[in-house]
Amino acid sequence: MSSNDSTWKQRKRNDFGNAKAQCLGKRDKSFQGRIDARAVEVCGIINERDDMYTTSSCAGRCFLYRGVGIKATTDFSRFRISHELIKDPKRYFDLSTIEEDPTGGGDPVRTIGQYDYKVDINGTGEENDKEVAESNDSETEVIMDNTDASNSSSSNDSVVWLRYEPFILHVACRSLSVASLLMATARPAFKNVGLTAWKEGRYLVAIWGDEGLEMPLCTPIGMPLFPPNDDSVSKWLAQLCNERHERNWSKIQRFRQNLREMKPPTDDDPDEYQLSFADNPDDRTPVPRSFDVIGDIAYLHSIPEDADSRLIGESIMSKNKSIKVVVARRSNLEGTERAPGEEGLEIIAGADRSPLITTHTEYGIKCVIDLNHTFFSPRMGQERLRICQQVARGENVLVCFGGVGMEAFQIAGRTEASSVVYVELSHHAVDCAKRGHRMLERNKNVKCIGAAERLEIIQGDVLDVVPSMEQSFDRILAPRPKEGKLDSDLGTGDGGAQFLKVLLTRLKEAGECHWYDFVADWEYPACERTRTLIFSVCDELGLKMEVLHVARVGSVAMRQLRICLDFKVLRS
Ligand SMILES: C[S@@+](CC[C@H](N)C(=O)[O-])C[C@H]1O[C@@H](n2cnc3c(N)ncnc32)[C@H](O)[C@@H]1O
Repeated sequence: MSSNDSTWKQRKRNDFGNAKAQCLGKRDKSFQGRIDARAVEVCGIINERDDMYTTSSCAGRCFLYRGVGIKATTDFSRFRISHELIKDPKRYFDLSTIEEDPTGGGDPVRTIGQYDYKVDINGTGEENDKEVAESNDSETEVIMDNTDASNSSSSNDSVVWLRYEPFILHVACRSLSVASLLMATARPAFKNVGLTAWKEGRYLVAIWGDEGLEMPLCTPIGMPLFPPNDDSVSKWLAQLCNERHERNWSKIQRFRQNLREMKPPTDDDPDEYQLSFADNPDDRTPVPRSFDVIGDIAYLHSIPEDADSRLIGESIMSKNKSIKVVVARRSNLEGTERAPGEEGLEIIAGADRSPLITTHTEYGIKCVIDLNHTFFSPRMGQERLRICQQVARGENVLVCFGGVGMEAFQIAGRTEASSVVYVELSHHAVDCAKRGHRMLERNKNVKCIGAAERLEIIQGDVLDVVPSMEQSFDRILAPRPKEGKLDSDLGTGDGGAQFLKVLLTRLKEAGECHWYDFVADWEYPACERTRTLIFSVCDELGLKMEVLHVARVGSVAMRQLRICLDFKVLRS
């Protein structure tokens, strides 16, 4: 392969990667503001791969509606959207209470656009401003799918319809062969699979279920088509929806299994310690195949002992004009802080900066990093986006082991969470987080207003701080450190069970937890050890747990992975 060919292929890969990051980083404009819980795993498996990304998804839902039934038209009002089984048919199908009971036992109704710059929540034609957002209460205000029922002008205004929409997924693929592979993987579960759009370097695959249902429940003058007080009718209608839910979910499960067996993702963590040589054959300066770029610092995780480190550093700087310092790690990440320590980094080229502090930008959001004393990995950027995609409107989120704060900043700046609480033990990390918090306040790139106001920074030990909190959370992030007596990977601790016990007492009913753990590559994706740990802690606390997804987040050493197990907790 000529060097021109390889440059062209690399450029195509970068274009696709940039389009993927841009797409996954967009604010979620759906009703829930998040990926449906039952689609999380399918989307997670796809988005872990370098050659695909999901552009939209719905796990399947039923709802009642009035109007033309076409989304994105003003003449369409939806009520009682339910992604789960209908448990109280009498309440759900009582058409006389549609206005005063818009959920009818379905999904909670969310306030749309409360923290969004782009949505005109007042109908004034002006974008939101801070005062508007602050005067709105996410618990009380109800905006149905961003449409106003009173604007409806159709002659069929009063007809209430019942609709079941099955699973639907759109996936962008890097090449035609990747698209074909995905379609072949989906077909055993879903018959409706096709290529809907394509251009060089981007092929859009659509996969949709066939469990549809659409029926009127009353006449144009509002007269019910079924006896309104007949329980057997509402039970029968619920059964129609629930059967579709069950069939649809089992197809998703089958698809998920097939996806797991699809060819594994290309390793995004190449062996960066192998050195290659510069493009110019006369220039024999070795340059690492990959290194991290954190702010304006190039960070080499190690360097061969016999290599000329100054030459390597200068070579990196000569090819990357934005890099001002090159550092090489000379020690392992150790201690509670998972940082190299005062002596652990050697500056091998560039300015003799001390302290080694830099500002890093990830999808427009900034954080401050003290490289000697804090843990930060730019490779976790996509994982942070993955978490943001799961945060629904109005959630209260707890970010434990917050480090320099990037997860907390991304959630506050990119989602419509009502509150984000960050907890971190190390004062070095908290100092960085406080500086990042001030930057968030001034940052014009953040997608959602009031990001800094919705974020609270707390310094302290999770084991002390969390039990003393009165608040409960819809979502808890626990990127726990891999070190010390709490870590069973060292054969001495409890794998973080103490942390988990404390955190789960603060999780609301049906709340979700993102639990980070360390596994050998052969343990993934089953991760039985991690599941057993979570299951036993839940059992001890009298909780039921449901695994939503196991994500491979990165590698910490040869054949050792960092994973995130997303699970849901049920109290009853
Ligand atoms: C692996 S780092 C993760 C940092 C950050 N979440 C990230 O991914 O960039 C773990 C962090 O947990 C903090 N930590 C360790 N033990 C803690 C505890 N008991 N309470 C609060 N924070 C703790 C460490 O200081 C460190 O910043």
